[in-house]
Amino acid sequence: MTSSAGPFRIGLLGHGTVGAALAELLPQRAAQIEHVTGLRPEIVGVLTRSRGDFEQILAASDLVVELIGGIEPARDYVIRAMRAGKHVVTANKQLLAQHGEELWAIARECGVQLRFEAAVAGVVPVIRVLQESLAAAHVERIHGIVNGTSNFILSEMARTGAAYADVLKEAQRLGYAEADPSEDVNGKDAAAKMAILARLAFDTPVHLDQVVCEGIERIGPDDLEYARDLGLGLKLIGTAERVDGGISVRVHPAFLYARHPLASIDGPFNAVTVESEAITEITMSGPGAGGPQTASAVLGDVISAMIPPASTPETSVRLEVVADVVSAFYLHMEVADTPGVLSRITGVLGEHGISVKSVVQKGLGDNARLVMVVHPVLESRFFAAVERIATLTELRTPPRAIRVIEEEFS
Ligand SMILES: NC(=O)C1=CN([C@@H]2O[C@H](COP(=O)(O)OP(=O)(O)OC[C@H]3O[C@@H](n4cnc5c(N)ncnc54)[C@H](OP(=O)(O)O)[C@@H]3O)[C@@H](O)[C@H]2O)C=CC1
Ligand SMILES: N[C@@H](CC=O)C(=O)O
Repeated sequence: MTSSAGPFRIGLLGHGTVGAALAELLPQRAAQIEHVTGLRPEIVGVLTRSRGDFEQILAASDLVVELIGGIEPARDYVIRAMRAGKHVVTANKQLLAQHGEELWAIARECGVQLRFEAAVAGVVPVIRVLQESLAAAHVERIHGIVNGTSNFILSEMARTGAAYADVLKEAQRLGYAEADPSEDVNGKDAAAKMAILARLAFDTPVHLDQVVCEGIERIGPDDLEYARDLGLGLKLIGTAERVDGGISVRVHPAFLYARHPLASIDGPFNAVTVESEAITEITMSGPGAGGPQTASAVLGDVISAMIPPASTPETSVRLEVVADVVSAFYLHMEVADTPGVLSRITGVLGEHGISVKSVVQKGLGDNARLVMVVHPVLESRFFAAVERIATLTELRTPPRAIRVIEEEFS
């Protein structure tokens, strides 16, 4: 859609870490959103403890975004907004884990949308994936790192040896922690998120009180040292799974083997692994906390609420689709075990401006192979070199090339 049908009015409840970030982000994206939806979103009123009037904001809004947190008055405002026929977007996991059934029933009754992508795992789109993409997957188990603050604390303590209290303060400064940070470290925030995930995955009501929960407060430097010595990661893990015809939902610290998909998730990042027989396993990860990141997920929900029921892709810019990119490669060659083979091959690579990062000879005689990794190079240039290498008489079979992704993560 490209023609404008007027403003889409948003009432913003809460102007803290996430609310203020949303108020900053929305004007930056308004033109693009208008292009897609035909409506220009604008914030028509902001409510905090010291400013704004809820009734006035409600009357002026098409949609209400709740970013106050906690149960009351957030619950009351969300209910009043839905009863007034307004869509609601919220990032409030405690509200949903404790009053979700009541709120979803009211949303259904009033024919409005209640969206909550940012309530679980920040910007990781796990809610949408469970509700839409995996709706038919019959999920068996979900494992997740769903609290950014505790993950930040554990990984910073392990990385720098910093004291627990200092890292927690830093997490608060960076806007990761809840207004009451004890919820981050005692597991209650993660428990609320796992209750929501379990509710969606298993299609059954799950209340926060039903989640078995242990936090990270008792983890000490010794535990982290032990994990490091054994090459294990120590994480606060949430699990929701089918067990004996029922379900179990729990949050507790756990050691993970280095190859576990959640072991490498560090800092304020979250990750969720969903397992089912149909899909085997998928893992989604990304920033789980922080104002701008969470605001981005909230805005995604706002846009979804503006486009009922689904959008089709529309062109807003025309970018060139590039075929030739720079990549690093692994190159496997079965070669004759004779003097000068290596220099002939590196000679061809050199002529094409390709630099070798590592080279290993494997096997001898009829089994001799050269395995190389080359530094990133324009793919067309690399393939031209490979074509040339394939013609060398020393090659017993055509060379095999595989791209190497060697991005470094901090
Ligand atoms: N921070 C994060 O990284 C993430 C947060 N969330 C969730 O988003 C929500 C907001 O979090 P966050 O922005 O960090 O919270 P903050 O504590 O930073 O901000 C809360 C805002 O709500 C306002 N507020 C509090 N009580 C009332 C009240 N009684 N009436 C009106 N306004 C009130 C505050 O007003 P005042 O300015 O006057 O204090 C403040 O503007 C929470 O549900 C949180 O769990 C979800 C994902 C990530
Ligand atoms: N305090 C929460 C914020 C996002 O939900 C966290 O650290 O994960």
